Amino acid sequence: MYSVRIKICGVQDPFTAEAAALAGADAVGMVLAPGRRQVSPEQARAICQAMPPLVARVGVFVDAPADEVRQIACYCGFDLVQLHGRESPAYCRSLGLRCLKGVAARSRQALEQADNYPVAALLVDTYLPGRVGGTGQPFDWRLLENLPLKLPFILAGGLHPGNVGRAVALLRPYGVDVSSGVEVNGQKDLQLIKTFIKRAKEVSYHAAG
Ligand SMILES: O=C(O)c1ccccc1N[C@@H]1O[C@H](COP(=O)(O)O)[C@@H](O)[C@H]1O
Repeated sequence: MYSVRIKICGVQDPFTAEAAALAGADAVGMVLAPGRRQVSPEQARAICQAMPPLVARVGVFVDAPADEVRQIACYCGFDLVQLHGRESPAYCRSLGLRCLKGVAARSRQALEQADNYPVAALLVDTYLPGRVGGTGQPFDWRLLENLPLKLPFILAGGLHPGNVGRAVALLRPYGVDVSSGVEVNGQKDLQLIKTFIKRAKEVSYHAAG
């Protein structure tokens, strides 16, 4: 029975995290890497503590030292870490944590190579030179069409309530992940979050047959 999993990322406060979880999100992501959505470990810990059970708490890192990732993940209580930089398979293996690996959708070959990572899932995001993530720009989803990946993949990059249904219907991804597409003026919007979740789940239900 196919049911798409939904991650809301770039959350910066406990209220939004709890509201997203109660709206049906399967995971909530917090960005520990430098950027406009960055939260401190203390803020991420407070967000994790505010979340209801059975919703995955994900810390997003970009090329951070392994010891730092381990220490922050333990302090915050992350269920998963998302590695969105140039982290190697050996780095992921050395962490001893459950990982999602961010992968830039540059080519089918790049995605096939990423399929060998020792991680729980790939998070396939838009490739924009000089940017690491959170771009709000979609990529050509045909890159993923009929691509025989062993790892589950989570579709990211420029998703929003108006296109997530088409993406789920086309690719039937293990999950979808959104940051910019549920924001208004750079702030998370609860109505957009609810609509995003509703649209994704609706199409997923019908795609399940
Ligand atoms: O969201 C960010 O600011 C961010 C910063 C550094 C690494 C990853 C980041 N976000 C990830 O990118 C995807 C796609 O973002 P968007 O929906 O296109 O805005 C997001 O879901 C995060 O996993």
